[in-house]
Amino acid sequence: TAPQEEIKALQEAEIPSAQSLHILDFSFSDIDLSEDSTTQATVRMFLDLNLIQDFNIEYKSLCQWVLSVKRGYRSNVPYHNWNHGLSTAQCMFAMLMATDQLQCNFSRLEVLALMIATLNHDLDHRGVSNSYIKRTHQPLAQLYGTSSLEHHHYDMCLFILNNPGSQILSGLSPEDYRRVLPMIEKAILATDLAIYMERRAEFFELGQSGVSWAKDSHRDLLRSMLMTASDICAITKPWHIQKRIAKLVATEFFAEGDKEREEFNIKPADMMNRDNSTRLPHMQVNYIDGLCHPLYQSLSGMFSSCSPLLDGLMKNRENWMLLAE
Ligand SMILES: COc1ncc(-n2nc(C)c3cc(C(=O)NS(C)(=O)=O)ccc32)cc1Cl
Ligand SMILES: [Zn+2]
Repeated sequence: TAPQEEIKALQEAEIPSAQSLHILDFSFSDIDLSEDSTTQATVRMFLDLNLIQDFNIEYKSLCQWVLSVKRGYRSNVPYHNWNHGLSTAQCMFAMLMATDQLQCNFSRLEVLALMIATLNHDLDHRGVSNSYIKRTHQPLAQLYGTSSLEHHHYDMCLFILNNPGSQILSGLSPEDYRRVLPMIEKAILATDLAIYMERRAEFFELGQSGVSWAKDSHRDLLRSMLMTASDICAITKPWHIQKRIAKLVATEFFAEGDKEREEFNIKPADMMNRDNSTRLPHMQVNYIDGLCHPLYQSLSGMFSSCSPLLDGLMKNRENWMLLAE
């Protein structure tokens, strides 16, 4: 947990407005924010979504919880660190605030679950993927099997929520408390891209055939897809932000590939093979076309306020194509 003076400092800080922190913008990047501003931005999101009032969250507990989540990420990991957790939560915040179309489909409890899940979804990430964990028979693989990493992220999320002093759910009714944890778990597990690939066809079909967000199963699917859209939103950012992050992602992936080759004499996957680094533009275009575009196109079709994400994605595709020549 965070030291008392750090908690006190955040608790007594005057939290800047959403406008001044630019957290309503899809182009948001926390790279120029100080560490204190990142925790203040997180508090601002909970304030502006009215979650503190709606769920009787004790302000001191919220501050301690935010600081504990930040400490739960590993700072020696190039991409899957606190900045990624915050950016993922900020993208969800921006989508929820961009239009009533989205928030009015969700209960307050679902909004709370999405904000907790996005912020916590990669807690204690070691910078390596599920496949590496499985192939190298790490304890996490024995423990959880599929989506092993995501189960671990959820466990860490639960651990912090149960920690005295950061129990932000202590003000929920027993009924709400029982319902919100499975929603948080499913949302975090949904960030396993393998799960996303399995479920996305059903979601795209919904978008075509007309959907009723009144159905729990439809909303569950929408929450999962919004988790992925937030998780990979870096691919939609303004070119220079996106390019810098692509290098961080590649740094992490190539390091994993190096480990697979050195320790296990395994030929790494293309994106993890440092020998392919000159093919980064091609690999980005493949990723955009294969994984990202269908999702942002479907989301923008359902919620026009999400179209800046699709626009940003297509501009980056164009720029990568120019470099791929
Ligand atoms: C700038 O933001 C990002 N940049 C890159 C990725 N990213 N994540 C994954 C997984 C991934 C896989 C490939 C790949 O495997 N490409 S391939 C060999 O051609 O299929 C390529 C880029 C990837 C994600 C983000 Cl959010
Ligand atoms: Zn993530």
